[in-house]
Parts: sequence; structure tokens; C-alpha cells
Amino acid sequence: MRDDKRLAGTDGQTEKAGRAAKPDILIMTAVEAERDAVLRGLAGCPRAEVRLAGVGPASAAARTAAALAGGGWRLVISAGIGGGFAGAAGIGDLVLADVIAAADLGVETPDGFLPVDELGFGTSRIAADPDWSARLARRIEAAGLPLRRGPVLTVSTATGTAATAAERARRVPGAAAEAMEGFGVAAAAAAAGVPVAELRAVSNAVGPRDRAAWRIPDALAALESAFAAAKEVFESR
Ligand SMILES: O=C(O)c1cccc(C(=O)CC[C@H]2O[C@@H](n3cnc4c(=O)[nH]cnc43)[C@H](O)[C@@H]2O)c1
Repeated sequence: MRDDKRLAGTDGQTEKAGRAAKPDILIMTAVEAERDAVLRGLAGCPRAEVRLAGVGPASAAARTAAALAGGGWRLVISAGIGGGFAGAAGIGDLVLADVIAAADLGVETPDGFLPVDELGFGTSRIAADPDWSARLARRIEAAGLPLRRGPVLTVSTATGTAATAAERARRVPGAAAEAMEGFGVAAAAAAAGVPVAELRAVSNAVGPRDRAAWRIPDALAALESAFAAAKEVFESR
């Protein structure tokens, strides 16, 4: 794949044998603008590799599984911009997932939505790794950045009405943010036995669609700052 950016192997970052040190932190972003913001924050951190997941959970799962196939990864992070739920996360805030929830994975019935968990078809929730998440949170907060913790929802259709926002917040108590890739990344990580985390920078409110109100540059700047803070965690062991 030609859309990844590998950061290892620069002069002075080589192992004794002269071979490039292999990155062992994998960061998946949906689009190039997110990837470039993460790379600016990492500023050459040799432990991290950033790859494009594409938009949506299916593309994210397939591309993350392919990236993880070689083994040797300590952590995979789903990162990018996202929507913030009212009262939980505002524009420019960062949200670190405690749970990654596939909020529209289930069936609709005349009596309402049933998640796959209640159908016996698996799970719609994957826990973010608590140890890695705690270490990332400490660094990001120590840098003075506004960090919220809570469930980050993964959806195949971004919320566009107040009714859908309310329904999704009801399905996932404490919902902090919404994006479209986290559960795909997490499913691939779980299958490979690799810890997972999800970090989102809020670009818009979850609710009635108003693309003109999205603050993408602010969110990308927050994402960059978060990874500038987080890289110490990646280098620490
Ligand atoms: O137009 C741009 O310059 C631009 C720059 C960076 C990212 C984008 C995107 O549109 C990224 C799509 C990506 O964003 C996530 N996202 C953001 N807000 C929401 C939301 O309210 N609900 C669901 N997903 C959201 C999502 O993960 C998309 O993959 C554009």
C-alpha cells in the first residue's frame, strides 16, 4: 500500500546492526488531512507508523488487519476528527475512548433497536486498553489540553438529526463522541491480540447536519497537539 507514512529508519534512529528500528505503534486515520496532523505532532517519532484506514468501519477493519498482519505491534490507535455529544465534548476538545461502541450494529424492530449483543451475534462494544489509555490521558492532560473520557461511538452513517443524536446517546450511556472507524480498527486489533485506543478531536457537534459549522482546522490542530504530547508515551518503553 502506498498511502502509509513510515517514520522509522532515519539517520540516528537505527539499530546496532544498521537496520531500521521497526515502528511498533500503529495509528490509523481515515483521511490524509488527519494523517498529516498526526505526523506533524509526532515530528519524526520513530516508534510510530501512521496509515490510512479510509472512511467507515469496513475499510478501517480491512486496512488495519492488513497493517497488523506482520506482527510486532504494541498498540493500535484509531485517531482523527469526530463529532462531540452535547454536554460531553465541545469543538476543539479531545476525546479518549474508554469503550469503542458500534452504535448502529444490530436490528431495527417495531419496538426499537436491538444491538447484536442481544441477538447472540457477538458484541457491539470493545474496551479500549485501560493501561495505554491511562498513560495517554496523563500525558495529554499534563500538556494542558482539554481531554474528555467516555464511550466513542462508531457509526456507518454520521448523525444528521437531533432525533438520531438522542437515540444514539440513549443507546450508549455517557456517549462522548462519534466517528466512523474506531470499531473497525478495534475489531482488527482484537483479532490480532493487539491493545487498542481511540483518540478523537471534536470538529462538530453530533446533531442536525450543518457542514458549514464544522471547525476542521481547529480539530486538526488539537489532534496535532495531542500527538505531540502522546509521543513521549510511545518512546517510553
Ligand atoms: O474537508 C476536510 O478538509 C477534511 C479534513 C479532515 C477530515 C475530514 C473529514 O470529513 C473526515 C471524515 C471523518 O470524520 C469523522 N467524523 C467527523 N465528525 C463526525 C460526526 O459527526 N459523525 C461521524 N463521523 C465524524 C469520521 O470518522 C469520518 O471518517 C474532512
